[in-house]
Amino acid sequence: MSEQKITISNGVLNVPNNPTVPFIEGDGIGVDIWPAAQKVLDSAVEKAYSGAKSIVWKEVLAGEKAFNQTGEWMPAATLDAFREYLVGIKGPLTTPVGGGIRSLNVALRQELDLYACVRPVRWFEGTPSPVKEPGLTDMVIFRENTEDIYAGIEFEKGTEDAKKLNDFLKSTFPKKFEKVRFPETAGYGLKPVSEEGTHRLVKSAIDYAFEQKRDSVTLVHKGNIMKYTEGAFKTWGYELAKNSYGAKDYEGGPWQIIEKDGHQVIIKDVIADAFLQQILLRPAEYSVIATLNLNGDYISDALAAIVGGIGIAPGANINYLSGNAIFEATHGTAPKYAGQDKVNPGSVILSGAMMLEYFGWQEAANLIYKGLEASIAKKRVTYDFERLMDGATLLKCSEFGDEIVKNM
Ligand SMILES: NC(=O)C1=CN([C@@H]2O[C@H](COP(=O)(O)OP(=O)(O)OC[C@H]3O[C@@H](n4cnc5c(N)ncnc54)[C@H](OP(=O)(O)O)[C@@H]3O)[C@@H](O)[C@H]2O)C=CC1
Ligand SMILES: O=C(O)CCC(=O)C(=O)O
Ligand SMILES: [Mg+2]
Repeated sequence: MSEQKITISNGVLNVPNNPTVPFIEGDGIGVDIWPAAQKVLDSAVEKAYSGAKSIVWKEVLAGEKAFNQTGEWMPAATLDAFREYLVGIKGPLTTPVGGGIRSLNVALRQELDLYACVRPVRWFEGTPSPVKEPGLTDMVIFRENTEDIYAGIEFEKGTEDAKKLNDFLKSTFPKKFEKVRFPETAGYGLKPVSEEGTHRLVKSAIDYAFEQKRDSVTLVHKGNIMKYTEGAFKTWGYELAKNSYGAKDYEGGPWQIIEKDGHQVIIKDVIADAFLQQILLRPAEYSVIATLNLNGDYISDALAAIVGGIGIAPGANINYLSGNAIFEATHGTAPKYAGQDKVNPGSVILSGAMMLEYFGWQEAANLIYKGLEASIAKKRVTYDFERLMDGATLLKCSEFGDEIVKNM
């Protein structure tokens, strides 16, 4: 049988019945969670469509496995495959702290211009939580995925480049240079945030809110301090709402309201530190979140903790224009657990369910949600949930995957 590829035409994804889908196994716990996830995804598709549809998996290399086999961390063939097959999925990849290679995860997002990092945060009944009413937390984060401090424009203390930057600041912006407390020993990072980058991200959040009949989009920023990056993000977000969606002032502004096809979406904003306390105190007031790259990173893990932790926090990196998408868990490689068949495969499984929804294979995705909910209800779970639940049965990573399949 010849290979079937996902394509896009006029903004609509065409998914054949047997699409080839590239996957990266991932470093660390990738060896544990990926096989469990693949089994769950294949079982859900088989059960939903009785063999009429299936995924043809194509392994592509990145990270330690790639380096060991090819001497490269991110072989060009891997990027080519994600371009060619349009949609893929990946396990986590290691990024050293303080030196060494830059993040391969970030590189993939930037190379393929996957500008929206979409991370839904919902509570599955019975999941252990540190808050009294976890069901009130139901948010979808749209994190800008290509700009901000993640652009990686950094200058290491004491290097020629850092000295050049110091000289440039001193001669061109002397007043600003005076604010550098210890210039000789300062490292620097640049934070590019653009109008186009903000518009496309906020647009995807607003469009999602209308598609999913959600009632608000909140712009989360630290614009009081970083006026021309985070503050501009807020301003450009509101401008987009007005200029592209005909938003009107809500209760005198600055909040906006958009009315379309009988549905209303409020566009509002909140400063990031206040938001981090409000997600604990008043979570029901937030639905779709549009934010910058670094805020989105922090917010993802903080929100995940409320509904069960990063063992069950899925995500997608999407370019809504090209159709390119790579689905991946919010968590990392959790190296201390690597190869122990121990951790929760829930995040990558739910990322896979998001991928099936992206294909339009909702029936298969629903089977995964059903299987997961039933496994949690039966208290047959991995260590992260078991340690917080009374009377639960401890399952291995692979056993939890099998349990989901059994309960579909
Ligand atoms: N997209 C990606 O590929 C990402 C990669 N990374 C990279 O991963 C590496 C490790 O990062 P680190 O900061 O330790 O963060 P991790 O997300 O890898 O792990 C932090 C902690 O989260 C919990 N955890 C993570 N995954 C699971 C799971 N599947 N099931 C249950 N619990 C889980 C564990 O908590 P506990 O100890 O309480 O059991 C773990 O110790 C770094 O190199 C980092 O750069 C990080 C984030 C995303
Ligand atoms: O790339 C990394 O190592 C970290 C990425 C990350 O934390 C995230 O995407 O949430
Ligand atoms: Mg993160």
